[in-house]
Amino acid sequence: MANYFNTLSLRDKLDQLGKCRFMDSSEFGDGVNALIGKKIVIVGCGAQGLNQGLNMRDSGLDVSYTLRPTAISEKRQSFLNASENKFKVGTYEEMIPTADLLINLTPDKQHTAVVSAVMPLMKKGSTLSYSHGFNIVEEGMQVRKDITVIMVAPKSPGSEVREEFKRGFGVPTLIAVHPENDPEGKGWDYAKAYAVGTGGHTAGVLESSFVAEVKSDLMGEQTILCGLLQTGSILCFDKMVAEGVEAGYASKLIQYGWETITEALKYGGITNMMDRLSNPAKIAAFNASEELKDIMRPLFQKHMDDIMSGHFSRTMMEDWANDDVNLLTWRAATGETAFEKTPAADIEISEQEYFDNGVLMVAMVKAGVELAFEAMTESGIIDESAYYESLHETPLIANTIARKKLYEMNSVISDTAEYGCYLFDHACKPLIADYVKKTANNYVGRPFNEGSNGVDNKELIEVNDAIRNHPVEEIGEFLRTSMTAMTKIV
Ligand SMILES: NC(=O)C1=CN([C@@H]2O[C@H](COP(=O)(O)OP(=O)(O)OC[C@H]3O[C@@H](n4cnc5c(N)ncnc54)[C@H](OP(=O)(O)O)[C@@H]3O)[C@@H](O)[C@H]2O)C=CC1
Ligand SMILES: CC(=O)[C@](C)(O)C(=O)O
Ligand SMILES: [Mg+2]
Ligand SMILES: [Mg+2]
Repeated sequence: MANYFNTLSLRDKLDQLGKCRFMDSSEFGDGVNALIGKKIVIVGCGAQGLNQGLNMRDSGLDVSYTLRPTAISEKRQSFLNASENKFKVGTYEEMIPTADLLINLTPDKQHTAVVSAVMPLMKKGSTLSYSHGFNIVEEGMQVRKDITVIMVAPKSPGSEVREEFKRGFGVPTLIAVHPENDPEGKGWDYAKAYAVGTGGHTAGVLESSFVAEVKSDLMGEQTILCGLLQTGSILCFDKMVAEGVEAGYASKLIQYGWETITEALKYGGITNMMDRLSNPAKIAAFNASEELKDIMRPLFQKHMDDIMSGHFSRTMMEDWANDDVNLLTWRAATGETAFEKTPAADIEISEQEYFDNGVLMVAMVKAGVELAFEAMTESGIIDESAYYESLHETPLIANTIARKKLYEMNSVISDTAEYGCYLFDHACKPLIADYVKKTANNYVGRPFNEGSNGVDNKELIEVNDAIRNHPVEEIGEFLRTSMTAMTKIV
């Protein structure tokens, strides 16, 4: 097998990268009907598998699970996830021959082995689905030609796929049909019904491609969504403690600060997040984000380039072949950081205090969202896709940090995302460490301005203009108008 993307002509690469159509809510009028009466079997019951299955069952679909024999015999967590939620669970031989839609929600590193094992058991004319394009695009998996291959990819950690659904909302979702595998022309109907089943249609669905999804997903998760939140957590915590802030306070400010700050982002974009600051703090955060963008821009572009060329995938697959030694080493090292090891103090921090005492964190979020959006759109990814992957998903990742810090984030995201997050963190920490250290001690952990709120009018007008006119704000305003079911969580 070879990297599918690299076999394409430049014309086809750009065509596939550019496949991105925001779907109107009227296109989902048929609801889940295309899958009613169909047997849906999910392989794997982990972060995505369990939560997508719960949503789909709640939406009236017939969902069951198939797990590898050891998961069942050893009653591993995946077996407990499925059985404790009263799903039918069985072996491949028991469940797959009658499945109409087989959803592969196993780790990316296992996809070639899993798809090779399940394909012979799949009945003629059945459908195989993924929630990430890696196996098809980066590994070039070939699927039997009578099998329809689709993708329904939530732009969200598995836990929030469920939490947003329970709130009556959903998460933005990319759907695709593999052009090499749609023999009966039913791929899009199945993908749309599946997206409704998970609740994705309430947040926004893009008619996308396997290529557009995988290249944007890898970029978002490595940089703004997971990498920069990890780097920012560690550096801001160390800065505060070094400057005399009580460690428990510092821990709490970060653990819950990202969630609070980015909730403003989710509702009203970078503009609303910045408007939550006093004018002096807004100008300081703007200037800091511009400086951070200048320092980090080459790193964001390198990640985008390495993802586009396949260099990232080759590097990660070398670690797969080496028993994940890097992933496991970096995971252990993250657990040993002072931030991870310092419990959050049992104190009250008001919602506004997270902004007033978190100017540097706000600056990092602004810099990361804008840089990721810019790097993606400069490389052929369409604005809507880049928005979901950079801005809208950041608060969903921040929700995981609020639960159990970086441990929770790195547990809930995919191993692919976790690996990319560490790669970015290792490069970004030394890049911005000095900058963070040199910022004044009121940029994080202390109120930014105790004094007057006076600012220069001309400067404030220029700053507001720059914030509001970034392209991520323009597309965001349009996409958020369709998110009428979005609910407040902070
Ligand atoms: N995590 C996320 O938030 C997101 C993930 N995705 C994509 O969803 C897919 C699933 O990821 P995720 O939910 O994180 O995965 P998890 O690691 O959370 O779960 C993997 C599941 O697969 C099972 N499994 C592992 N190895 C094998 C194997 N060789 N054969 C059969 N089953 C196996 C595991 O059970 P056991 O080990 O007990 O057998 C577990 O149930 C990936 O393609 C990922 O890129 C997409 C969007 C977001
Ligand atoms: C949660 C999500 O969308 C990620 C980060 O892409 C993943 O876990 O792979
Ligand atoms: Mg993702
Ligand atoms: Mg991912």
